[in-house]
Amino acid sequence: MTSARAAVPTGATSSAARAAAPASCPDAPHIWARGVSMDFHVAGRIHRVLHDVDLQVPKGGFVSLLGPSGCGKSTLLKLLAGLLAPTEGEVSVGGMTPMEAVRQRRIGIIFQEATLLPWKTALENVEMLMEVTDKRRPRAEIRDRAREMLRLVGLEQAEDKRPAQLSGGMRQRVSIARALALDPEVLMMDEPFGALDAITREEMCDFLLEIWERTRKTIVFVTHTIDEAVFLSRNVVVMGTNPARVIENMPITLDYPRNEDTYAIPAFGQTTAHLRRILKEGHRAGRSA
Ligand SMILES: Nc1ncnc2c1ncn2[C@@H]1O[C@H](COP(=O)(O)OP(=O)(O)OP(=O)(O)O)[C@@H](O)[C@H]1O
Repeated sequence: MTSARAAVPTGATSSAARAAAPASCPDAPHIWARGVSMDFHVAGRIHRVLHDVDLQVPKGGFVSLLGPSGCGKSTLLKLLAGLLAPTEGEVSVGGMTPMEAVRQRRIGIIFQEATLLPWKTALENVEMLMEVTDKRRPRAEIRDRAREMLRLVGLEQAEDKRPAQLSGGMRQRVSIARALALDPEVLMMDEPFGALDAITREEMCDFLLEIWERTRKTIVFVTHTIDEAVFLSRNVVVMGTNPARVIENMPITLDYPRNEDTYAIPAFGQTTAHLRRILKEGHRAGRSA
């Protein structure tokens, strides 16, 4: 198994390649980060969390950021989603800054916890962002759109249920419906299935691939679970620690649609074994840095 750096248009690039301006090229990646570093100030000291990260995600791509706990995956996702500004480097989403992309509702963000309002029903939770972001939109249109999104995530029977009456997987489906209701171009997902049991997690992965195949959103997905990253993604970007950087970008060549048989394909096992090795090497290098 070889590194994807030379073979695919996503992932780490050399500093020479950085001279080209992706935004001006017709085949520009949908999302890119160039030379991104991030420092946090902790107790009067500078803590460098990300160092010189380059990343490219094509339109309609599914890229997972894979790395050990605490390596900086969420920080990178927050930079791509406009929730943080980098200390150094640049980020672009659809040819604009992430903050502008958020303002134009091009980015939907899904966190590990579904963050639903407990006193609202599933339907009202899905309506919520539409109501807040477009106050002039007719009420009936918002309701129709929310119902359509609940149908898309298979929860049309649960529209009157409150979050406490839903399982963890169902709550996450509601939060995905809420994000999709605004029809963003990009979904940024930060360990969205991390709090779920193993079987529900696999079901949610099947479900997410169905949604992706139907909607063709560009998805950036954070996980520290190798199987999950391989099962879902077109590309897995492996991050090393201390400070976090991209150590490999691997195209996953398994055919879509993927389903439970995918886990039994020899190439699936070979790919996960390769990624496990790289992660361990990156972890060892980070410890001795
Ligand atoms: N706002 C902040 N201020 C200071 N340090 C921070 C801040 N946010 C993150 N960090 C630090 O940055 C490092 C990376 O954190 P991050 O949450 O990005 O890692 P992660 O790979 O997503 O971890 P996990 O998989 O456990 O969620 C950690 O050491 C964390 O303590």
